[in-house]
Amino acid sequence: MSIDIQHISKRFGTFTALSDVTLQVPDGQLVALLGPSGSGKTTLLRVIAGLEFPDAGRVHLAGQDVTHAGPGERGIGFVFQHYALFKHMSVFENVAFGLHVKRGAARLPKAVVREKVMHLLRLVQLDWAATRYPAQLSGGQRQRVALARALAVEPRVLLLDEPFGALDAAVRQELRDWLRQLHDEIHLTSVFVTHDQAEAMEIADRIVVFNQGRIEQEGPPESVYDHPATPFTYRFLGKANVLRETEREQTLVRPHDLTVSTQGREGSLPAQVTRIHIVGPEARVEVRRTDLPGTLEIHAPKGHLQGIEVGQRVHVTAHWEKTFPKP
Ligand SMILES: Nc1ncnc2c1ncn2[C@@H]1O[C@H](COP(=O)(O)OP(=O)(O)OP(=O)(O)O)[C@@H](O)[C@H]1O
Repeated sequence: MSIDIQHISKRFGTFTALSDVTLQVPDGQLVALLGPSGSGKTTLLRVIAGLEFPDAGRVHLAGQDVTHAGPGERGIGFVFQHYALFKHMSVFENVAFGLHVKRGAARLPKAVVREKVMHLLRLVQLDWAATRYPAQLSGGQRQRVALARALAVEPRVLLLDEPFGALDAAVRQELRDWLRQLHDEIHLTSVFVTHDQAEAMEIADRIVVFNQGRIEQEGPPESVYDHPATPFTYRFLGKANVLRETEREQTLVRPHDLTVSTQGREGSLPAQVTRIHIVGPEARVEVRRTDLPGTLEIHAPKGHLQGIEVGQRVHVTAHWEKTFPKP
């Protein structure tokens, strides 16, 4: 089901949470809303869900105007970061609850409910845990139950607000791969909110970068990453060093687009190594420039650093940089 958001504005008192936001999500896409805290991502999700009504603008789902429709009329499933499962209900009952709410318990025969719930639990790979209670599950497993419950109503749109935010890195990775697969398997249109640019770039078809209630930039992950339109997007999608700055322009470079060497080359900058930090296979080198004030951070495979030590005078070369006009 496509989502069409046209010129949405939303204020809370005097504060503008969304300002003239227009966004189209074609049927079947998985879109990530990315941006700093308070930039309006959750508010937009709530407007799509019908939990919040916009002050201006319209929301269409599958071509139908639902701007004033309540959440129950929209065929949407939600998963939130701290999605509370019912503690006193088993995993099976939690998922079945979604079915009862949507259809009215009386209308679905028990055997049908059972079949549907077990199908959903198999989908989230938790059929073995049907009789367990939430307290007996890990955080990642609980989020999967929450997802099964959201899917029970057979939503055509799935909205996820930092669904894996509270989980540790390994579990997050596993769940994000799995979410991408699930999204494709059951042909959903999904919008998810995240702070994590790696997560957004890894699984989304399209990234929408928010800044102060407005869309700063949107596009496929590679295009937004390779062609950031503004320094804000550039900085939000990864670490940035300031290479040069004039009154009119600022030139930024990413740590992995810099190399460090004991030999000077044409265009290289003189610097002194202040810190070397090894993170798994990668070396993170911090240098203080000796031509101008400022520091640079360089990321390189650890093996490329032979002979480079803290205190050493080195030369830094930028291989790819991006210059932005100053506002
Ligand atoms: N019901 C409300 N009443 C007043 N202000 C609100 C309300 N809901 C949201 N806001 C404000 O609107 C702004 C945008 O909030 P929103 O939750 O959409 O941001 P976000 O980008 O999702 O942030 P986060 O990543 O921290 O969740 C925030 O400054 C928030 O304080």
